[in-house]
Amino acid sequence: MGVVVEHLTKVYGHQTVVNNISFEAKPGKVLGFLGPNGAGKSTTMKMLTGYIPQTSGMATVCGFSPLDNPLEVKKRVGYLPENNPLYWEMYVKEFLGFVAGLHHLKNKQQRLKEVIDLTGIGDEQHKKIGSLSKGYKQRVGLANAIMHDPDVLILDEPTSGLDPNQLLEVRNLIKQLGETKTVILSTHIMQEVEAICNQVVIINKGNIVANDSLAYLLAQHQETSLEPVFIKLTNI
Ligand SMILES: Nc1ncnc2c1ncn2[C@@H]1O[C@H](COP(=O)(O)OP(=O)(O)OP(=O)(O)O)[C@@H](O)[C@H]1O
Repeated sequence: MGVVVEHLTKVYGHQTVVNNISFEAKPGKVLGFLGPNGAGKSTTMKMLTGYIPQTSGMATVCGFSPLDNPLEVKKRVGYLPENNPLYWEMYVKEFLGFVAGLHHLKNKQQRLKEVIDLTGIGDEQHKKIGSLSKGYKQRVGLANAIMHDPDVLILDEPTSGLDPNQLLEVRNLIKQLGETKTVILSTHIMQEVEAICNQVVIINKGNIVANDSLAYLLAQHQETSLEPVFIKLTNI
């Protein structure tokens, strides 16, 4: 069922940071959610995951409203927030075991192993989270997000701080997850969008300025890469 956003708006004081946006993210696709700094990406993601309420408009995640049914939404969504807040004093495996416990997983040990393998953190699992490199902290954040095998993944800059090798691995993982799940991914890396996203939504100053397939967007603007399209649409 994916994610449906209709006329979603967030106002802080006198500033409309998300202005009447509508789009749909479908299962089996990765939607790149792009925009300059301060465009409203993280705010939108926080509304979709039920972390903050919208001012008006609505969103549904697998048919449930984050505002009215936050628990149903949290069961179905894996969220990697911006800045990836983690418990730095906990050990990786201990933390992920705690996460598996929160989700009341039946096959906890098996799933723990699967997720550790999938995110490539086997060698780091006995370290304290605070002692990990930035890239490995991102992987732990991703492991946290996918633990309960959610239908929808909302990933706020999941590859920030990764070296080129890790970048490739994490991108491949997201691409693989996107084959069956609904993925909404924010990033400032245009090559990443070209590598893994089918659909592109660009937001600028709270307004949607593009919502198309990557191929259509490039053809429409007669470009072969996304960067000039992004600049054209957001440097206003
Ligand atoms: N709690 C808040 N109170 C007031 N203003 C806020 C709050 N949270 C966000 N904003 C404002 O909303 C706007 C959008 O912020 P948001 O974090 O959603 O942008 P973003 O597109 O994720 O940016 P970036 O790419 O820099 O992460 C900014 O102007 C920000 O200052």
